[in-house]
Amino acid sequence: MIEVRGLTKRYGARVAVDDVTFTVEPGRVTGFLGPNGSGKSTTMRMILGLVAPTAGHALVDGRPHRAFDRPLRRVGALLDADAVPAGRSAYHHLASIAASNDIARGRVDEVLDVVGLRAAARRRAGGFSLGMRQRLGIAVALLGDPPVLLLDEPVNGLDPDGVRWIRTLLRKSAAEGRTVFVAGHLMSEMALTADHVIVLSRGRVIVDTTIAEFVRGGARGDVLVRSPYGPRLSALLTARGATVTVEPDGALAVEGLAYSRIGELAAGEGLVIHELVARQGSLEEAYLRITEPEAVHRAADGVPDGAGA
Ligand SMILES: Nc1ncnc2c1ncn2[C@@H]1O[C@H](COP(=O)(O)OP(=O)(O)OP(=O)(O)O)[C@@H](O)[C@H]1O
Repeated sequence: MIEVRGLTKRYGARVAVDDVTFTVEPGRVTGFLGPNGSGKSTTMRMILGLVAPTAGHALVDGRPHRAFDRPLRRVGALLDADAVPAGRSAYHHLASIAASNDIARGRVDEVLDVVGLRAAARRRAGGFSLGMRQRLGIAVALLGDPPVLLLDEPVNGLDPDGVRWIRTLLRKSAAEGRTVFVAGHLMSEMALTADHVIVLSRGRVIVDTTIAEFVRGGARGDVLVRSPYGPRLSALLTARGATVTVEPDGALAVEGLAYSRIGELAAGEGLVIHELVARQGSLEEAYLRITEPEAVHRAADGVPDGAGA
C-alpha cells in the first residue's frame, strides 16, 4: 500500500505538487493521470525518496522509502528508461543491481525471460531501442519481486505486442495482491489496465475513484442510429425530447432516449433502422472533459502577449 498525506513540493515560486493526499491500495491497478506538468513524476519521486517534500509525507507499506535496507525488494520502480548505463550489458546491469540488493543472481535470468530480453542480454544497453530500454527498466523494477510496483509511463516506446504484455503483467501483479501504481497518458490503454484512477491537475488531486465510476460520471453516453430516413427520424426523436447530433457520415448521435425507446418510436412510424448502438462514454472523454479547461489555460500561458500565430 502507498499512503500519501499532504504531500507538497515547491520549486521557488512554482508549486509542483500541492497538498496531495491519496492511498494506493494493494490488489488493484491504480492509474495516475494528469496533463503534462501536473506533478505526477514529482509525486512518484517523492514516494521513492528521490525528491524531498516541502511538506507532507509518503509511506510505502507503512514506512518511508528511505527506511528500507533493500528497497528493490519492497518497491519496484520505473521512472526513466534512459537511466540505463550505456556501456554495460543488460545482464551486467541487472547482476550488479541484484548484488547490491542481496538478490540471488539466478533472478537475473528469470526477469530477462519475463521482459523478453534474454536474447539481447549480453549486448550493450547503449545500443538498445527505446522499447528495449523500457523493458530493461521494467526488469530492474521486477528484480526484487517487490509487493509494490510504481511505473511512470511504462508503455512509452513499446510496440503493440509490448503494450499488451505490460497490461497483462500489471493485471497479473495486482491479482497476486501487489500494489500497482502506474502513470500514463494513453487513455485507451489505461481503461483496459486500471481499476482505479487518480487524476492530478496543477499539482492537486481532482479525481480519486474507480475507472467505472469516473467514466460513468464524466463521459457522455449516447445512442448511435443509422437509418436511410435520418432527417425524419431526427425530427421524430427531437419531438420526443432527445438531443440529436448528425455525425459527419450522416449517422445520428442521440442523447436523452434509451436505445429501446428509439427502436420502438422508429418502428411505430415505419422508419427502417440499419444500426442502433448504445455507446458508452470512454475514459478519454471523461478525462478530457475535466482537464480541458487546464489544457486551454496552459496553452494560453505559453503564448506571449502580442505573439502572432
Ligand atoms: N527539478 C525541478 N525544478 C523545477 N521545477 C520542476 C522540477 N521538477 C519538476 N518541476 C516542475 O514541476 C511541475 C510538475 O512536473 P512533473 O514532471 O511532476 O509533471 P508530470 O505530471 O510528471 O508531467 P509529464 O506528464 O509531462 O511527465 C512542472 O511545472 C515542472 O516544470
